[in-house]
Amino acid sequence: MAARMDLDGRLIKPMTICMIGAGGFIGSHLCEKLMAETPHKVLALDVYNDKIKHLLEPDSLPWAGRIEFHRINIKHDSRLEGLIKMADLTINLAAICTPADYNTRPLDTIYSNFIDALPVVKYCSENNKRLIHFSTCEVYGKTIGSFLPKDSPLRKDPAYYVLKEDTSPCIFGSIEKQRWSYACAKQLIERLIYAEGVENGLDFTIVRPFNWIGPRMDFIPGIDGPSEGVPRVLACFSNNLLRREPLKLVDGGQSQRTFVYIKDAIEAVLLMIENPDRANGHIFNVGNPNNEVTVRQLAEMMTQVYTKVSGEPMLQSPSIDVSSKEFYGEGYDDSDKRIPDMTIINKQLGWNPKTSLWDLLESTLTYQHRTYAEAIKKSMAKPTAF
Ligand SMILES: NC(=O)c1ccc[n+]([C@@H]2O[C@H](COP(=O)([O-])OP(=O)(O)OC[C@H]3O[C@@H](n4cnc5c(N)ncnc54)[C@H](O)[C@@H]3O)[C@@H](O)[C@H]2O)c1
Ligand SMILES: O=C(O)[C@H]1O[C@H](OP(=O)(O)OP(=O)(O)OC[C@H]2O[C@@H](n3ccc(=O)[nH]c3=O)[C@H](O)[C@@H]2O)[C@H](O)[C@@H](O)[C@@H]1O
Repeated sequence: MAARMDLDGRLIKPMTICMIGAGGFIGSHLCEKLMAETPHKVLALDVYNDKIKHLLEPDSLPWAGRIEFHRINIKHDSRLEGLIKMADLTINLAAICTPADYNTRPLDTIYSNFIDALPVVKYCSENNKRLIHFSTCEVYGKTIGSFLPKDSPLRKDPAYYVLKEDTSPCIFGSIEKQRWSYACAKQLIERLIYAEGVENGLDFTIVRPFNWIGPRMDFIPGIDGPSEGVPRVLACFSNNLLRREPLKLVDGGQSQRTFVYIKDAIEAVLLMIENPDRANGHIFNVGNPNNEVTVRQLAEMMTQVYTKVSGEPMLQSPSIDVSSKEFYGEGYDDSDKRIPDMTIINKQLGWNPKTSLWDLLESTLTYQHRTYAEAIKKSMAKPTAF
């Protein structure tokens, strides 16, 4: 492997990374990248490893010995501190992060995103270890513009909706709107990490992902996850398309999102890992401001792309409206619009996303079709028990 240089032309020394939540969607892509392109070693911690199995076996893989899986639940495992001490850098990805859980399992959500992250921060701070912590764009909540009258021309002014790490406020709904339990827990852990940096010198970087999507995201209900489970929108819509049922648009599908391809976003994380002097002490938005759509437009685009990659005809009624109460239950609320400001990540790391929404959906839905179409056909052919 050729020697790797950082952005300032210095040689990058191989490091050991303790990655918590390595078996999830983002973790699996990050492990893949680190194994294929860098000399770094990964201590991969998670309760599951299905999404990184292909990296762990067989022993003849070129990176064998550089990735080690530890089946650990960080809620209660005394091995955590030892593993953090063995590493140069800790990356914490572990979290409950599916909106269907925020209002239905708010205690688990708050414990997972705040309480369970506390020892990780503490061990990093006490042992002088660097921490990259995964937060979320949900900490911004709703835009300032969403509170303006519907016909206000200011709604078109970026000052009222672009989300900026160092100036935008965090705007959540009332306490009964338990949707915000996740965002609020993430905000508090961000504040704690920031304070550890200021008061105790913790070297930290906080990442705020804006809807990263791609292969291996979440699960397909009834195939590799619970039949009644509700994953994030990419997997919900993929499931509908695979089963040839209409895509469900929550409250009319008017909310707006910007989607970034997981492989683009992972490049940004690698830059943070390998350029500590440029990343420490910073909070980074990581998203693609050019890929904005309403959820309704996303549904239309996914339907078109899926028709192309699967060769199956389009449904007559590709989508239906459903109320958020029916879909998510009591206490749901939503972010109206999410455009990341890219100034800080551009200046510090020179990073920009590359992949258009159409292209990223094409590769992702090709993967979904290849991975799940047969299994879905088989499961749908089975007679249902009465
Ligand atoms: N995917 C996105 O676009 C996105 C957006 C915003 C924020 N994030 C944040 O990024 C992180 C990773 O997200 P993801 O999309 O990969 O989610 P994911 O659910 O696929 O991955 C999280 C992983 O953490 C593990 N985990 C959870 N609790 C654990 C515990 N107590 N002990 C050990 N392992 C545990 C899970 O088993 C899972 O494999 C999360 O913190 C999430 O809040 C992701
Ligand atoms: O990915 C992110 O950046 C963050 O935002 C996500 O939140 P959200 O974007 O609201 O979650 P999705 O499940 O991806 O839903 C997006 C939108 O689609 C809608 N939706 C979802 C599913 C569905 O079947 N139909 C539908 O209309 C939702 O109501 C929402 O408006 C999750 O909170 C986190 O994974 C993460 O922190």
